[in-house]
Amino acid sequence: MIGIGLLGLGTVGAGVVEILNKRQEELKALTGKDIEIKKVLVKDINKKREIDLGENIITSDFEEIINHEDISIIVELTGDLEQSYRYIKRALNSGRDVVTANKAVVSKHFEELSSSAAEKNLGFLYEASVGGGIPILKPLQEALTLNNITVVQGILNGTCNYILTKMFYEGLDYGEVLKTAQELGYAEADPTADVEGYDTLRKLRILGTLALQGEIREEDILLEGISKITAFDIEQIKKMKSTVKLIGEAKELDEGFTAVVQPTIIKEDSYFANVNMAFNSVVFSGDNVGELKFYGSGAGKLPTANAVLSDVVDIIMGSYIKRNPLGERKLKNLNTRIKGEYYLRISSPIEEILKNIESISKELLSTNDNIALRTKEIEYIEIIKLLSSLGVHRDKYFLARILE
Ligand SMILES: NC(=O)C1=CN([C@@H]2O[C@H](COP(=O)(O)OP(=O)(O)OC[C@H]3O[C@@H](n4cnc5c(N)ncnc54)[C@H](OP(=O)(O)O)[C@@H]3O)[C@@H](O)[C@H]2O)C=CC1
Ligand SMILES: N[C@@H](CC=O)C(=O)O
Repeated sequence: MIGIGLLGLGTVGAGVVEILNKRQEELKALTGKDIEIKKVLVKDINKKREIDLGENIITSDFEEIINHEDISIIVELTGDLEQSYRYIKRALNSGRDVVTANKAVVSKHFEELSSSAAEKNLGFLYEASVGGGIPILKPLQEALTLNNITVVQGILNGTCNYILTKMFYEGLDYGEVLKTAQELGYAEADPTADVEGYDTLRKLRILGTLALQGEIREEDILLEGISKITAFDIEQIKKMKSTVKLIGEAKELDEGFTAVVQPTIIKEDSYFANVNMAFNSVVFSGDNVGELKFYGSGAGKLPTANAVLSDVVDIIMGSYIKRNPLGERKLKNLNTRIKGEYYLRISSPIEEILKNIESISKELLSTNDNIALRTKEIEYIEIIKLLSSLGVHRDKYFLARILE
């Protein structure tokens, strides 16, 4: 018997219970063991729940879990950052394998938790933390044995992709679609993490660090979110026969790397343009295998729970990479080199701003209620500096890279 301590019984936790219940026989046939949830940690013990787990399973006291003799795997699905870090550390220190879907905690403590697990010869797996239900981290790590990977990019946030799709194809209002994404269980407890791009940034930090085999920290990644996009922007983007996606990309160049998360305007017939709703996709290139594309549900109860349980099965079967998967390359941050053509909309059309912004403009798209333009090829940092020198507050502009 394998005993599981489940931390969190929200969207994903409930999905884990549901799949475990319905696939018990198949799991036993594969692993030769019964997999049993012994205890479940929640924040509010009095909350009414749809799942009935039987007596004495639910607790709000972590000590009951860590002191439970039959629990050998801790599955962390709380979404909390500080507490979950303490829970995971205690789990590893007490000799338990750990599975988590919590990209915030993996991203913040990646090096420490990875080396701690490897030193103790324990599993620390987090497949669901990137790309929801898509198996991406395991194939990526397997590819690394035979390949140098120099670029990884993707649509990594289901909530943002759902919002952008609904705004683009159905003309729906940003706030209204965000609310639906929350109801569908895609968004984080605080959806700011989704729409301001932090969730994508954390996933890129994990993917990029693994792919390039050198540390890419959260603060190494340039970030623009989607929260400021308006119907006006969508209209301008449609006129370009293009669509817009939030894309994260980490790329190696000249002993260094660039890493950026930004709304990206792409032609309607391009690959990422057809990744819609809460679907995600990750693309990476290896020097032997060439380009590989991964596509699937980026968020939601069952797809995410499926990824979590794949990790659990890998731990039981011992079929995961046992060494610390993080490399030791020291790569230089070359983000100042990020350049391209950008779409820029400023919603305060003052004469002074218009005059100064013209120096970077290739094509003026509107000067009415909004200033909208397509820039010349320019370094991203230069645009940000110009906006700051003109006193244009972050709330007042929307900036997106244009890819032809
Ligand atoms: N939802 C999705 O599609 C995806 C989610 N993830 C990640 O999976 C994790 C779980 O997400 P999700 O299920 O959506 O989150 P929910 O907010 O739906 O559920 C969180 C659960 O954790 C419990 N909890 C929260 N904080 C604590 C704490 N400090 N101590 C004990 N229990 C706590 C809550 O208890 P209570 O029920 O009492 O409130 C709740 O049961 C997150 O890290 C998220 O980023 C990853 C990929 C996709
Ligand atoms: N909030 C996240 C959940 C999965 O990681 C998203 O929308 O992608």
